[in-house]
Amino acid sequence: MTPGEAATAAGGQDAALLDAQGVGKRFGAVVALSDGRLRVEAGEIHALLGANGCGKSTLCKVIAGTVAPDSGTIAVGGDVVQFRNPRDAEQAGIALFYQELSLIPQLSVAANIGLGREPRTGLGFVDRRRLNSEAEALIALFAGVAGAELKPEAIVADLTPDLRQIVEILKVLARRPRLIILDEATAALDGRQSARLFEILRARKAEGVSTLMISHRLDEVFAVSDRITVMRGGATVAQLVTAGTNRDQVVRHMVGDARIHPVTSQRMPPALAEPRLTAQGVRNARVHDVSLSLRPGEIVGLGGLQGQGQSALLQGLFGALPFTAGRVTIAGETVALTRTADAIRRGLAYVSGDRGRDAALTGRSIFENLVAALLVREKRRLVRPSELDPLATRHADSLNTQYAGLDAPIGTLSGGNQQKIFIARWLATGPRVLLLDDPTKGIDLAAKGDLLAIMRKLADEGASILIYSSEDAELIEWCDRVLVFNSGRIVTELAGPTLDHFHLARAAYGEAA
Ligand SMILES: Nc1ncnc2c1ncn2[C@@H]1O[C@H](COP(=O)(O)OP(=O)(O)OP(=O)(O)O)[C@@H](O)[C@H]1O
Repeated sequence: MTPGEAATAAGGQDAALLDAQGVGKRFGAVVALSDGRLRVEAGEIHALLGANGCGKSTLCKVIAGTVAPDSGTIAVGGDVVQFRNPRDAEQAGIALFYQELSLIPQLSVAANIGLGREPRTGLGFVDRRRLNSEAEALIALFAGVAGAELKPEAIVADLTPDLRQIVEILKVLARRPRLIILDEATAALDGRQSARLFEILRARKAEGVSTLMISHRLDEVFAVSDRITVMRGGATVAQLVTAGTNRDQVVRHMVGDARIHPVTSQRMPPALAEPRLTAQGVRNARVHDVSLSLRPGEIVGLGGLQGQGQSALLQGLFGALPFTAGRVTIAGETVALTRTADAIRRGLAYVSGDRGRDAALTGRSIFENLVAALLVREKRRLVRPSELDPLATRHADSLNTQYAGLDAPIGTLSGGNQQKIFIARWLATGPRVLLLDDPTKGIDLAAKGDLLAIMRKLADEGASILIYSSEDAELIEWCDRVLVFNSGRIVTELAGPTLDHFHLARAAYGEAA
C-alpha cells in the first residue's frame, strides 16, 4: 500500500476493525505469504479458510504481532499499525489462540489464564485469590461441557487435550479483545464443547466483538460465520459473504484446479474371514469391560462424545495405556500388549491427532520423524538414508504434503503438514492393524480424501482399521460399522441403515439405537 492509500485508510469514514493488505512473509526460501488480504468488520464472525500450508496461521501471527511481515500494511480501526510483539497487538485489542497452544504446562490453569496480567495485592505480590476467582468465572463459561478436572488450581500438563484447548481459549477471552483470533480452536473439542464456544462467540458478537476463526470444518464455518476469506498458495483468493455462497464454491476457491478424491466412494463389504484382532473384557483407566473383534479388510469406527474411552481403547491396544484386565488376540494368538515397541513389531500402528503431545520428535528433521516407527518395527539402529530416502519421500508425498526437503526441521512445516508427516510415519510401517485416534485434526479437505483413499487401499489389501473421529461425518462415510462409546463402554453398534447422524447422536447421548 502506498503512503497515500494508507492515509486514506486512516482517514476513512467506515474503517474496518481490521484491514490487512498485501501482507508478505518469507521464511528462508519458503514464501509463506505473498499477498495476504483480510478485512474484518466490528461485530462479525469471520472464517479464514484454505488448504494446509497456504499461509493462514502466518497471516494471523502477523496480525497478532508474533511474526513480523516483510511487506504490506495492517490497519486497526482505520489506523495503520506496526506491532513489534504480541503485547502491542493485545493493547490494540487483538488476542490470538495459538494452534500449537501457548500454555506453560507446569503452571496451573489460573496462572496460565492470567499470565502476564496477574492481579497484585497492595504489597505487589500476585493476588492468587483474585487470579483463581477470575479463572473460576471464565471456566464457568464451559460449565457442563468440560470435565470436573478443569479447575483454577489444576496443573495444565495433567489435563486432557480438549481441556488444554479450552484453557487456551479462556486465556484469549480473559484479555477481553475486540478481535478474537482462533486458529483451529475446535480441533480437540467435541461437538458440545464447540457448540458452547460458538454460543460464547455469538454473545461477544452482540457486544461488538469480532472473531476471526480458522477451521477445516466447513459445517461449523457455515453454521457460525458471517463472512469468509479464502487463501491459496500464500495469497487471498476470495472474500465472500457466507449467506451468499455454498460449500462447493468455497472448496473450489480453496483447491483451485487440484483434484480431490471423492470422499463417499462405495466399497465392497469386507470378506468374512477369521478376526485379525479381538479384545475380550479389556479394561484400563478409561475403558470398562470392552469386547470387540476386527476382521481383515474392515474399517470399524469408534463413536460417541469425546473422552468416553475411545482414545484409551486405541492406546490400550497399542500398549501405550496397557490393559489391566481382559484378553487380546492377534491372528488367533493371545498377546500381552504392554509396550508400544511390541505392538509395532506385531504390525500395529497408532496415529494420534494430538500431534503436540504424542507425535512430534521436535527439533528433528522431517526424515527422522518419518522413519521413526519403521526403525522400531525393523529393529534397526543404523539409518541408511540411501535406502530409506525413496521410501520416506514416497510416503511423505502420499498425502500431498508441502515441504522444502526431508532435511528440514519438522517445526518448519505448517500444522496440517506436520500431521500428514505423522500419518505417513505409520503408513510407512505397512501396518496390519491401523489404529487411528482422530487422525484428521487440522488436515485439509484434499488430504482427508487422500487419507480415506489410502485407508481403503490398505483395507482392500487385508489390513484392519479401527478409527475414532470427533467428526461424525467421517465415521458415517468411512466406516463399515461404528461402535458407540459412553463412559468407557460400547453402548451400541451401528451399521447399514442405522449408521447416520441421527442414530449416532442418539447413541452418543445415551439412548440405544
Ligand atoms: N517458522 C517457519 N519456518 C519455516 N517455514 C515456515 C515457518 N512457519 C510457516 N512456514 C511455512 O509457511 C507456509 C505457510 O504456513 P502456515 O502455518 O501459515 O500455513 P496454514 O495455512 O496455517 O496451514 P495449516 O492449515 O496446515 O495450519 C508453510 O509452507 C510452512 O511450512
